[in-house]
Amino acid sequence: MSPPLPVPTHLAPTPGRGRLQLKDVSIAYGEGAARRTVVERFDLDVEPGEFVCVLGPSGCGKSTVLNAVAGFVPAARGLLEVDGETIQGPGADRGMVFQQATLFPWKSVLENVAFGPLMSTGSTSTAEQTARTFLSLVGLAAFEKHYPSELSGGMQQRVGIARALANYPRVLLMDEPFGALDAQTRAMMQEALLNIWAEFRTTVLFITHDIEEAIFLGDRVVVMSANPGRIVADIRVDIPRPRTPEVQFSETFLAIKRECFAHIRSETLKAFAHQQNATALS
Ligand SMILES: Nc1ncnc2c1ncn2[C@@H]1O[C@H](COP(=O)(O)OP(=O)(O)OP(=O)(O)O)[C@@H](O)[C@H]1O
Repeated sequence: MSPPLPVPTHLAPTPGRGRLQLKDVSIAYGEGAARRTVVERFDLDVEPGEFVCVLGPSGCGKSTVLNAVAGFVPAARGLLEVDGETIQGPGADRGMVFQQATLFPWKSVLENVAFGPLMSTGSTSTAEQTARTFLSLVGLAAFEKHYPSELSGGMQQRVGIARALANYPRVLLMDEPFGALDAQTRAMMQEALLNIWAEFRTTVLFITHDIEEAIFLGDRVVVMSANPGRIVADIRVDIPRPRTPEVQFSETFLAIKRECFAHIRSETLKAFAHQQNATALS
């Protein structure tokens, strides 16, 4: 993978922007008797440019929180804000990267990345120039004429990241973006993402099941409980950057891993017990 190019200064994000705040947020699904609160009294404050990873047992509400920040799911109560502005629906200030790269299969790599800028500027040449900058950033400049089906899963995810960044989001939302990749590609992608993030210091909220991934990437690791989803631990990752894969053998990394593991195990056991009780009662 070629090293990413620096972001031209005129494209660099505005320092101090991208503060994400969730205050006393509760989210419920269903209506009437079937209504169920999935996330409750959720408070999170993410500094501009901070990289926060969210861990938690399956079904605890990680994607629900991310989808609420994206504006896809309304909160039943509480406040969600980016830079003090209330989130009222989807917006270009928040970019989203999913587990499966949701690229337009009929468009080339360049057209996929240029799509957002074209919508916002109406200028094909400006949009393509922007797209080329971000394709360089993810090391895929040479593949601009390819179609998604001609790329590997990891390359498709890099295009997805370029596409999200090409809208200059204040906050990048990533829902297990590397979950479908093999271990080697995943490790490469984690390093690539840190390189991209070092250049393009946008705020990142990153959902993962993988404790090591969360610690390797994050400034903070937030651990959620299930039933309902709440924050049970907010752990600062005091490992200097730039980080290389070797940091995973450091004392600090292992200590944080132990702490995360204990929280996740305890929350997963509680979630299993809850599911068994629900099954027994039904
Ligand atoms: N659209 C929906 N309608 C009803 N219930 C939903 C909906 N989306 C999610 N849920 C429920 O909300 C709970 C939280 O789901 P969510 O996908 O947010 O959890 P998660 O922590 O991201 O799970 P996983 O780690 O398995 O992806 C689950 O019990 C799920 O079944």
